[in-house]
Amino acid sequence: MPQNHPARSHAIHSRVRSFSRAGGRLTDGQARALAEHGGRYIVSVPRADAIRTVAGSFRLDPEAVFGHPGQLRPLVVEVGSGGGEAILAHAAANPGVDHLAVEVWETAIAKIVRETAKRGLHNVRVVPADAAQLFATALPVASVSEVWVFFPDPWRKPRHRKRRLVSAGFADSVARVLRPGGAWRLATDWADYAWQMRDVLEAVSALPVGMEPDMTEPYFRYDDAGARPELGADSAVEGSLGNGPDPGSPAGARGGWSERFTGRVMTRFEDKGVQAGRVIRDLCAVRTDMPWRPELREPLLQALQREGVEWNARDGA
Ligand SMILES: C[S@@+](CC[C@H](N)C(=O)[O-])C[C@H]1O[C@@H](n2cnc3c(N)ncnc32)[C@H](O)[C@@H]1O
Repeated sequence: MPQNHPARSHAIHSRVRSFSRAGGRLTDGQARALAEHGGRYIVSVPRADAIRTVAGSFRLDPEAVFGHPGQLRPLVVEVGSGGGEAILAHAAANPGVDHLAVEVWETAIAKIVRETAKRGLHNVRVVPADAAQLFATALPVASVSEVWVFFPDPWRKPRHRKRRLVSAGFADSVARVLRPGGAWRLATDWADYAWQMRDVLEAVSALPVGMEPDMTEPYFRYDDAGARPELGADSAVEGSLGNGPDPGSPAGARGGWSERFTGRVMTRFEDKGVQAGRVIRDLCAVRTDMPWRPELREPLLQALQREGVEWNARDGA
């Protein structure tokens, strides 16, 4: 295991926000949806100070939020769900899986609430909060089966890059909340952000909890890059963030992109990227350490079996 992993703090000190707006003008339909259904679908979050902040003392109990205390179910948490296309489609197709949509933008929150109510989904809740804070302190340790970050705001200008959500600090928080065997899935249409994500995923291998970029998918090595131009191989060198040409790991197992996650439907933002001719890149890392296997994983799988939930153990347990 690589040494010198810097100690990082989860404390909420200086706040760098990955979003520029949390408000937004609601349509009459959206306002009505919030008034009628917000109480059922929106998780109430005590604030630290400003809008979308999370009080350091707040603990979100997923089983209570979904109304099945004592019953462990798979839990997908999507960060920045936007209009909710991806999470709503997955929730409809997987009724035994709980889904939390974490969003800051009021209009998007209202859209997800409206659609959840319209489709009668019992397994979706919306958390109106800055995911960076929610993941750092409020979500329980080892509680989440999958974390999704699809098409996060790209913050393209170099002086804004520090506002990108996918960073070393956020990776710490994701590792904290993932169950053993749980997966962190990402996608972006911005080449430069894809390389930043790749670097972050490479670095999480050094975390004490043990995360590995997904080795079960056909990753490609950088020296094989010429063979996979459709995966963005043409930008392999120039996109590598300050690390120079990256030869990949000696085993060829780490780094690179994952296959498109089959549970990820096309969203408005992905479509915009495709229309603009940008390459879509998926990435995935899996929490690989299993110290809790006897205490956590087996009961989890048994509970899932009892529930009759079809959930691939590698993907979701
Ligand atoms: C570019 S949109 C992508 C939406 C969706 N994932 C998709 O693929 O269509 C990014 C979303 O992330 C939300 N967002 C940005 N930073 C966030 C944060 N720290 N916590 C929660 N949501 C955030 C924004 O409000 C926005 O809706």
